[in-house]
Amino acid sequence: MSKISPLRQLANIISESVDKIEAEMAKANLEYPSLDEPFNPFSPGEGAAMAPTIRPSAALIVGACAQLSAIVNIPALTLYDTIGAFHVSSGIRVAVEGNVAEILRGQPQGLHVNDIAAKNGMDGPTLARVLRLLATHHIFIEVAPNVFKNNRISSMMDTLKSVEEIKADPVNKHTGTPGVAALVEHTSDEIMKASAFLPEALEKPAKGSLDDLSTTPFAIAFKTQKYGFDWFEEPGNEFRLKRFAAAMEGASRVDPPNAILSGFKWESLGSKTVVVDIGGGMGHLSLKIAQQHKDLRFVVQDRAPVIKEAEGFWKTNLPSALEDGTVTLQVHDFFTPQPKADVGVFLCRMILHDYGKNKATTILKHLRAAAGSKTKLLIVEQVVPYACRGSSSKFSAKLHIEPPQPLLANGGKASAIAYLGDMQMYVGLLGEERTIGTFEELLRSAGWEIEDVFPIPGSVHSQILAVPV
Ligand SMILES: C[S@@+](CC[C@H](N)C(=O)[O-])C[C@H]1O[C@@H](n2cnc3c(N)ncnc32)[C@H](O)[C@@H]1O
Repeated sequence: MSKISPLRQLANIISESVDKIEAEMAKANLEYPSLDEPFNPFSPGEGAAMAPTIRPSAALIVGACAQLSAIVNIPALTLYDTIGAFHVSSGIRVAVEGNVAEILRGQPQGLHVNDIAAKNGMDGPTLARVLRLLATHHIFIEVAPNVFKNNRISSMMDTLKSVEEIKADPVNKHTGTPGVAALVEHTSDEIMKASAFLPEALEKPAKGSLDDLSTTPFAIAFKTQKYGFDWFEEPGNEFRLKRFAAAMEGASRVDPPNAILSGFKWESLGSKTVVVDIGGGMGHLSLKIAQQHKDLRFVVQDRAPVIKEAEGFWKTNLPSALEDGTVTLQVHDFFTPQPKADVGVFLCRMILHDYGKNKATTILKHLRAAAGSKTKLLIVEQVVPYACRGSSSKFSAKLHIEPPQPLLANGGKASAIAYLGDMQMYVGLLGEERTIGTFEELLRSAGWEIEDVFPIPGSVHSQILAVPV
């Protein structure tokens, strides 16, 4: 029997996955959403496209198509196409800052670029070239020469405000919006500029500390020693501060609403067990758990300004919790020793990825010092898969289902967002989205060991349950 070529294997993966998707959509009497129409979050087709019965097949198609292209394309073209992708990123920033998605909203026939330019003040002929570059990447459609319309992807950049509203209050362009446009703008502005200095940062690593923020690509690009809110709070950065806040809020909504209730069995904890929510923000996770598991007790720790806001949050959402001691709001810096003893669970969601190894170890050591022999540590973070098969971690198989050969072990392009996110954390903060191997090492160095892991369906985050050693 002749061997099946990788080309044919990948083509078969695509073909079989399309069959599965079409069968699922047919069962629901729906069609897969069209790329040519604006995104409508309320359409039954979009709902069905997000179903767990569809997403794995869709991921196989994304990975297989990219791998097939990499095989058949001329290698130099693939290389140039990839290196030139920064023009696409800049083009996206042009479109989002020029409010093009908003201008094209409700224009199913499209608009001539001169009409778009008349509304956003940009140079029409150059804007046409930028939009054509994006249309070639399936972002906007050129329906006739120099006439463009929104499609399923470009419409995601719509803030849902009118252009007049945005122009009347440009500093608040992203305030109260879904946050996608804010995240796209922030990434194509601060993060893209910072990323241009990734090689310089790697070539000149900090002498004393791995966590010296003055050596980040961001610090080099913006000639600053500050990052995060310190930099965003500088005079002149008012718009960027608000945009960053809107982007972070949008990004924090990526998890399914009850994700924290899946995985770890909160019901396994005894009555009145104390859960300490490290850097818990307002305490939205603790609130979710408290509403479901009424006999647990919570301490939400964060910085002073956040804890002040948190009081209002709890008064609105579960006022009795403050009165009956279900929740305590506590100002605490997680780089200092833990004040709380007798803790059942330290909950640590989206904290460690903000920091490199040294700072993350410091946080974990403070938790370890306060832990009793029965204390558990529940980390909720993205766990990025290796791009190869054969991980030595016993938890890999539970976390990541390997796709069929000849796809990469991580699904290739279908999981690229995890590695882009990792770089995003690095260029600004020297932070890291970690592999299971890096988590094992980090935890061990701070006196913890992983007991179990829980991938959460529909979430980019997984839960890592660790115990003291
Ligand atoms: C990415 S948010 C995560 C919030 C929450 N855990 C969640 O999953 O939604 C990081 C949180 O850490 C808090 N934070 C930052 N530095 C801190 C510090 N040194 N001590 C305590 N909290 C801190 C921030 O105020 C913010 O609420």
